Amino acid sequence: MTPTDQKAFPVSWDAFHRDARALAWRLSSIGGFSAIVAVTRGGLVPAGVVARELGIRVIDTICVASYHEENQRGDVVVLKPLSETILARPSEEVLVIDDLVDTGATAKVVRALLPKAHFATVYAKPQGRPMVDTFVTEVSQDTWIFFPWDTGLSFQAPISAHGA
Ligand SMILES: O=P(O)(O)OC[C@H]1O[C@H](OP(=O)(O)OP(=O)(O)O)[C@H](O)[C@@H]1O
Ligand SMILES: Nc1nc2[nH]cnc2c(=O)[nH]1
Ligand SMILES: [Mg+2]
Repeated sequence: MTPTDQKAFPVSWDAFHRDARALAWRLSSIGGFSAIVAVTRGGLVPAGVVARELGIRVIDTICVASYHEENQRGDVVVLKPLSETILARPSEEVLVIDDLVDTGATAKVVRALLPKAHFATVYAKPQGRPMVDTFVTEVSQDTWIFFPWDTGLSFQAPISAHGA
């Protein structure tokens, strides 16, 4: 699905920071993490918040891009692999962070590279939820989450103008 044919779930910077902190609280009760992998690009911001809260200073990226065909999620391609620093440590100690899981396609690719790592997202949709170990808020599959880094203030038509 694309942003335009779904329910909108806009997230402000404040709300995102609060939800990312809530994720950090949940992860802190699990513990045992010594490194974070941020799934770019959406995972970069929550990874920074979680790293600060948990006192983790070893942070790597896995850089992925996904290609869409006719509203379907296509192949997920790894543009930059994990670093040796991450691969050399016990993967149970690695915390993988992304902003959300939708179909689970991105999580599936990353999990295949780090099967024992803990995969955490701020938001989850039902289809991708089984791929995530810890998340904060679930939204319906037909909802599009609008992140603060993708949006700005603009006029909103009243609900009554949308038609029945
Ligand atoms: O569960 P999935 O269906 O794979 O969708 C979730 C992924 O989609 C978004 O990333 P996107 O590929 O749009 O790129 P970005 O992180 O660079 O914005 C989001 O940040 C997740 O990584
Ligand atoms: N911003 C954003 N990116 C996505 N990628 C897959 N699903 C979503 C979503 O709901 N919002
Ligand atoms: Mg992403």
